[in-house]
Amino acid sequence: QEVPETSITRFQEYLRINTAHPNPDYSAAVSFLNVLAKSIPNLQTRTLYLTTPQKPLLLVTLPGSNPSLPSILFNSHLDSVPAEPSKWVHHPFSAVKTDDGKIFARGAQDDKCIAIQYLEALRNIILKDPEFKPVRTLHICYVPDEEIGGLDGMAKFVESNEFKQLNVGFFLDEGQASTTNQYRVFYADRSPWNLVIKATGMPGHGSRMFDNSAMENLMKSIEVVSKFRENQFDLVKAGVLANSEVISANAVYLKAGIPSTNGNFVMNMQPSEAEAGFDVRLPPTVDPDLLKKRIADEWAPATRNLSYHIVEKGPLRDYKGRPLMTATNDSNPWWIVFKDAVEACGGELMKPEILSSTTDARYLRQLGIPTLGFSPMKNTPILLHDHNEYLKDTVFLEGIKVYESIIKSLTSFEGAGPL
Ligand SMILES: CSCC[C@H](NC=O)C(=O)O
Ligand SMILES: [Zn+2]
Ligand SMILES: [Zn+2]
Repeated sequence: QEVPETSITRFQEYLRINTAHPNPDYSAAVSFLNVLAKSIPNLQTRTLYLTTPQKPLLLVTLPGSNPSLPSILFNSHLDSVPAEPSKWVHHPFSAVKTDDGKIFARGAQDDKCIAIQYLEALRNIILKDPEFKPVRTLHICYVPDEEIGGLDGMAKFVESNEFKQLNVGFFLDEGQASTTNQYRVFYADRSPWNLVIKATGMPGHGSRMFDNSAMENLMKSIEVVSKFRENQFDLVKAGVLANSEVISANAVYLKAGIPSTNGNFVMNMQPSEAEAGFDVRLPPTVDPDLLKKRIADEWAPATRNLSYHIVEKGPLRDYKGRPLMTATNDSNPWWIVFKDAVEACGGELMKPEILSSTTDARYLRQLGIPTLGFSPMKNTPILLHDHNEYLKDTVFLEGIKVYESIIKSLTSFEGAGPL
């Protein structure tokens, strides 16, 4: 395989590999990244298969001169969310670059930009100084399945012997675009719960009025959840808390009714069962037991013939029982090194935030490893998971410079991490 000519064409080429769910072409992505990494002197690569042959994980390594020091690990997930081509102005896997420099593709922001930027930064550093040898070892992992929860990806990887041997001291994962001139940085994610509330009740003729139908019970439950949601959202609207600092509870499906032909429903029967699904997100600062109690007592009380089921999608606390948050103050020397490195190349950082959604970072924070979420995109609309996702060439190129600075600083830092 030939390596395309410029950073931009390499980015476009990677974007053209369709790694969108439900059928991500992971092997094409890994083979492309492998060739790219191998085209840079001194980089070593390994492909791991932690589950099936369809779900490879690529590990790229630049060995440091002091292998006894904990290493640095950068992450980029290989997969993307689906895209509906008919809703896009340019095909989502064409990676078209328009005259004003916008590169359109699913994954342009989330998170194929960082996948290439890591390697381009290393290419620039090593080509400028062929003798460049970091003190600490730097690894990059390219993992499958982040968008669907990471169970066959990062969750498996952190459990593996290969991971333990890396002795990771600091982890850098994806962040989100910033609409201002300052980059955003994230010290925590919200944790997702899938909540299913089921109602049972009295069946009967569609014409009858009676108490305690399944539909009535479910709708009362939805009213209570909606009220809670409104109160949380009011805090956001009033500017008291950020979106990512409140508990969100959004209804994502409703399932009820007695099926008839052609996807229609029987109209003159009140069903005896009804169900609703909610995407719930918890900031690390909230007590999950309090929310569980609220769900049991108020959202789905058994006295109203309601039952519920919570699936916790990942950990809420680290191995010591602490909330999954990385310190962004003097107690965490990695934070200082990171921040200084961004500022040294002229970048500015916003106040560190909690991420509204959820990334693979939670699996590293669970192990107590200092972890930041960062994607160097500024003056850029937030288009992850949206139609017409794009990134400007100039923003992409500036991000490479930022990583050059970060890589040099992190890999030459010889101090100890937080205890
Ligand atoms: C249930 S874990 C899913 C992770 C996913 N990540 C990106 O969007 C998210 O929904 O936030
Ligand atoms: Zn992502
Ligand atoms: Zn995503």
